[in-house]
Amino acid sequence: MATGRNHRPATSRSRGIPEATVARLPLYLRALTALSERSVPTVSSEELAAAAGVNSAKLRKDFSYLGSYGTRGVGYDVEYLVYQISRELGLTQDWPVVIVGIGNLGAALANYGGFASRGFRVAALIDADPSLAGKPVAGIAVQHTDELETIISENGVSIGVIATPAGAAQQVCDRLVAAGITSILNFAPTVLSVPEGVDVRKVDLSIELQILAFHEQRKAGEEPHGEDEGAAHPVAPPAATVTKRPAKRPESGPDGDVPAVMPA
Ligand SMILES: NC(=O)c1ccc[n+]([C@@H]2O[C@H](COP(=O)([O-])OP(=O)(O)OC[C@H]3O[C@@H](n4cnc5c(N)ncnc54)[C@H](O)[C@@H]3O)[C@@H](O)[C@H]2O)c1
Repeated sequence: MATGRNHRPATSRSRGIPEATVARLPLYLRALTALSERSVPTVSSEELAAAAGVNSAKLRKDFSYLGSYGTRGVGYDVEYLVYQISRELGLTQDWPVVIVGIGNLGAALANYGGFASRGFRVAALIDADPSLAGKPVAGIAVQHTDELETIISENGVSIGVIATPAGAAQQVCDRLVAAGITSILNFAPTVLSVPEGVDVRKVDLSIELQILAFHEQRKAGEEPHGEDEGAAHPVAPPAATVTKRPAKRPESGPDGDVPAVMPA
């Protein structure tokens, strides 16, 4: 991760919040939302840290970037923290999203209710297969790729999801970017090149499985290891990877200490 290379934390563009903190905010939000649904009014940093799978000192440090310090003996106000984190993540506004490639994965994503409940409205579904055009998926008619640019400008879309085969992904990415998309969630198993100012996050479940396979192999084959080694992997490995921003940049590989970004 950039932290190692620069010897200072990579920070998000707004208000200097470290990227690693930004990547943990969705974990806190998921835990807080569950508390809110149970009408729990306050939560201690220890309880919330345990629910989010994060170290409590790290949580307190993360919340200090939001200007949230909690009340001694009482803890954090759940509803207010939900609001603060949602606002910080930009979830208090509507984000129209397009999904390109409506096959098995694209259709499953379109049907995923968790997007809408978090402020991500699926504005359009796009596919190159003419036989899919007009067919409803999750109640939305699939549109042909010929209309991609028009769809994006008419819906004010800034986030594109790529669920095409790997071979088509770069070309789809280039069209999305040319049409004004500045954030891409890429599910295709390929490295995308994007210009400066465009953020790409990559989700690859097979990489997660390979990491689990590595740990399974270690657990099965090795002698018991000491505390240091055990502590080297205290948190689940990343489900998504972050892209840094060189001038014309390829995607980065898995980013060691960035946790999952898409709460399930
Ligand atoms: N990241 C993950 O964890 C993960 C998991 C499953 C699948 N995948 C990847 O997701 C992608 C989709 O998988 P799938 O099983 O849904 O495949 P699929 O073959 O069922 O669907 C792909 C769809 O993309 C469309 N398509 C092809 N070229 C296109 C283009 N240029 N523009 C727009 N649409 C185009 C096809 O018509 C098809 O409908 C693959 O790259 C696959 O490897 C990733």
